[in-house]
Amino acid sequence: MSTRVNEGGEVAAFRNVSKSYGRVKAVNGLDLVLRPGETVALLGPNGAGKSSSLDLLLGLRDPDQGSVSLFGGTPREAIETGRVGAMLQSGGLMGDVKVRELVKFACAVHPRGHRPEEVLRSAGITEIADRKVDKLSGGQEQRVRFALAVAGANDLIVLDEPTTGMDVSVRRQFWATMRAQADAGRTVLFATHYLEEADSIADRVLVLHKGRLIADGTSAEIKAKAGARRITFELHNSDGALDEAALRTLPGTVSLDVTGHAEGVRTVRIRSTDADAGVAALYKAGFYPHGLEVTSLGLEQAFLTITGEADSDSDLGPDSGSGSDDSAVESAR
Ligand SMILES: Nc1ncnc2c1ncn2[C@@H]1O[C@H](COP(=O)(O)OP(=O)(O)OP(=O)(O)O)[C@@H](O)[C@H]1O
Repeated sequence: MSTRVNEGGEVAAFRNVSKSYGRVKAVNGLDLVLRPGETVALLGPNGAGKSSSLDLLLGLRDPDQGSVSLFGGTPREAIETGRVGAMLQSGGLMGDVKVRELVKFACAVHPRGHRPEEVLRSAGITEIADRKVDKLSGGQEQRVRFALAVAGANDLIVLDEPTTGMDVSVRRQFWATMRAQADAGRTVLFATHYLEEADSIADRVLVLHKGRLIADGTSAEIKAKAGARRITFELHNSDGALDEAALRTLPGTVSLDVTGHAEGVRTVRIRSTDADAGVAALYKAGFYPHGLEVTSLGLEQAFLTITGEADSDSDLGPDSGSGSDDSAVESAR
């Protein structure tokens, strides 16, 4: 069977997709295209719409507005032809069967099924193959779910919080297997709350917030967007008024935090999207920083920053937030 991706090179496309449950808008105007071979992490706070988006992608729910396509056709067609494997949070596994029987069945019904022994091995569950499914630990059950998702030669693998309940070594093994799937040209889309997984595994990170896509880029791009460098230094002998406005207008400044005043020493922390230009301008503006350090912030901090900003934007109403960056400026008084 052909594994051709449709002509536009699109694995999946959301076009202006919205989905509500009663008054809750779970997905709000989502536009998104996934391309072949990408490993994509879907991040977002609880209730951001991650699972709902995956359900729409897999055709488990229909959008109220817009359209979802997989490989240029409907989700149902893609699933029937075995192009998609999924590991979801919901849905129990059959309990009274052995792991091996379940995996054999999944391989047999998949239009491009792999050999069961191979699937057991790649999911790291050969040792528990003769156990009954209802006797497994949470982490072992997750690995069985994963095995079912990769029982055949899929072109897209969709995983909803796949490593929940896995211990550190199993998690590492899981991602190594996933990496091999991506290296074989498969597109992998996974929702996670573990930001370090997104940072180290994904080559593209999507951030959902209240059903909207608020960031889409590499982990490095998202960190840069959020101001992922911290410039820290002390200003000595600054008993008088400090020109905070001058610090705030340094190029790249996203937020400013000034603490301490004892014996004329203040500690200044600046979050910046361009630390090089910020530091150069600091000297040019006549400041004499002591103990200057530039450090990188992680994806977690970037995530908290952009979702926090999106929160304050929506609190202020739809027309607010673009001109003033006061909401992002933390200044200790
Ligand atoms: N079947 C449903 N009926 C009613 N509301 C729902 C239903 N499913 C989801 N929601 C609501 O839609 C919103 C989005 O939920 P969703 O599960 O997609 O978020 P999520 O990002 O996956 O969250 P989490 O990280 O907590 O798993 C939430 O407000 C949730 O309460």
